[in-house]
Amino acid sequence: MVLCKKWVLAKAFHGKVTAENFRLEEEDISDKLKDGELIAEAVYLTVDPYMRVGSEAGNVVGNAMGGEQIAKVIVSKNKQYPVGSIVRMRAGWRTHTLVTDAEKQIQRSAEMGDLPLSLMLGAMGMPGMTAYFGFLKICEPKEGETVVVSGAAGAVGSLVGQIAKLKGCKVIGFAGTDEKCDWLKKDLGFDFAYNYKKVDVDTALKEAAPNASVDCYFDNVGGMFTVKVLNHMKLFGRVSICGSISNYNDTSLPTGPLPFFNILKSQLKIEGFIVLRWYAIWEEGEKAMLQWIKELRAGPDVPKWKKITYCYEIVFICLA
Ligand SMILES: NC(=O)C1=CN([C@@H]2O[C@H](COP(=O)(O)OP(=O)(O)OC[C@H]3O[C@@H](n4cnc5c(N)ncnc54)[C@H](OP(=O)(O)O)[C@@H]3O)[C@@H](O)[C@H]2O)C=CC1
Ligand SMILES: CCCCCC(=O)/C=C/[C@H]1[C@H](O)CC(=O)[C@@H]1CCCCCCC(=O)O
Repeated sequence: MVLCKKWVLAKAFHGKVTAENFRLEEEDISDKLKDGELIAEAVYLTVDPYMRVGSEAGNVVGNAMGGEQIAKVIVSKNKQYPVGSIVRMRAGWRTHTLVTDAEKQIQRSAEMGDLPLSLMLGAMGMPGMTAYFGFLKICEPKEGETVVVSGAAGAVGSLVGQIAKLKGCKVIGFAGTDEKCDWLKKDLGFDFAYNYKKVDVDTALKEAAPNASVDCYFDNVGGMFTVKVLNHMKLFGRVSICGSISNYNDTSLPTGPLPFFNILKSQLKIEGFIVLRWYAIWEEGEKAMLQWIKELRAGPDVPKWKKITYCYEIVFICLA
C-alpha cells in the first residue's frame, strides 16, 4: 500500500476562502499494479486563481482539489515511465497518484534539461503559455507601443511585461505593494510600476501614458480598475481579458459603469480567452520561453531588459 494525502473541497466556496473549505484526507493506493500502471509522488503542485471559481473550473465538493502537478514515478509497470521519471499531470492537490491510463493522464512536457522542475508549472507551464499566447495572439504588440499590465507581479503578469519588453514596448505595470513595484522596475525592466492601492489608475496613466496613449492592455484583474484603464486606450487599442481576480470572491455579479460608448468611440478590440484554446500549439510557446530563459542564463552580456526572469517560481505547496 502507498498512503496518499489529499486536500478535498469540503464546502463550496462562497465569498472569501477559509480553512473550512478544505479537508485533509488519506487514501490507500494499492501498489499491486497492472501492466502499464504506475504510482507517482508529488514534487510540486500549483495553487492557481482559477481554482477559486469552484465547480466551473472542475472543483466539486467531495473531490480532491484539481490542478497540475509535477511528480516522480516511485512504482512502475510502465516501460515508458520507469521509476525516477518526472511527469506532469492534472492530478490535483494530492501526494500520490495511481496512474492507470498514462497516455491520458500524463501531459506532454518540454525537455527541461537542468532547469528547475518547478518551471514546468510556471514560465514553461500553464501560466507561461497564458502570457505568451494570451498577449501575443490577442494584443499583437508592435515595437514602440505602450502596454499596460494589471496583476503585473503575478505568475502571468510578470511574464507578459517581460515579453512586452522583448518586443520593444513601453511597459506599465500595476501591483499591490511597493516591494513588488520595485521588483518590476529594477529586476524585470518595466518602465513604470504603480501600487494600485496607493495611486489611482487615472493619475498613474495620465503620467505614464498621457493623452490616452495605451495601445495594449493585458487584464488580469477586471472590475472598476479595468473600466478605468479603457478610458486611456488609444484609437484601435487591443485588450486581452485574461482574468478577473478582483471579482472571484464576489457573491453576486458586479454592476457598475458600462464602458460600451468608450469602446465604440476608441474602436477597441476586446477579447477574452482561456489558454487551452492554443493547447495544440503550446510547443511554439515553450520553445520561445526556453530560448528566452537560455538567453537569461547566457549571463551579464545580455541586456537586462532582454531577459526573462526564471527565478520566479509559481507559488506551490508541498503536502508531504
Ligand atoms: N484565461 C486563462 O486561460 C488564464 C487566466 N488566468 C488568470 O490570470 C490572472 C493571474 O493569474 P496568476 O498570475 O497565475 O496569479 P498569481 O496568483 O500569480 O497572482 C495573482 C495576483 O493578483 C493580485 N490581486 C489579487 N486580488 C486583486 C484585486 N482585487 N485587484 C487587483 N489585483 C489583485 C495579487 O497581487 P497584488 O499584490 O498585486 O494585488 C495576486 O498576487 C488571474 O486572474 C487568473 O485567473 C491565469 C491562467 C490562465
Ligand atoms: C472560469 C474562470 C476562468 C478564470 C480565468 C482563468 O484563470 C482560467 C484558467 C484556466 C487555465 O488555463 C486552466 C484551466 O483549466 C482554467 C480554466 C478553467 C475554467 C474553464 C471554464 C470554461 C467553461 O465553463 O467552459
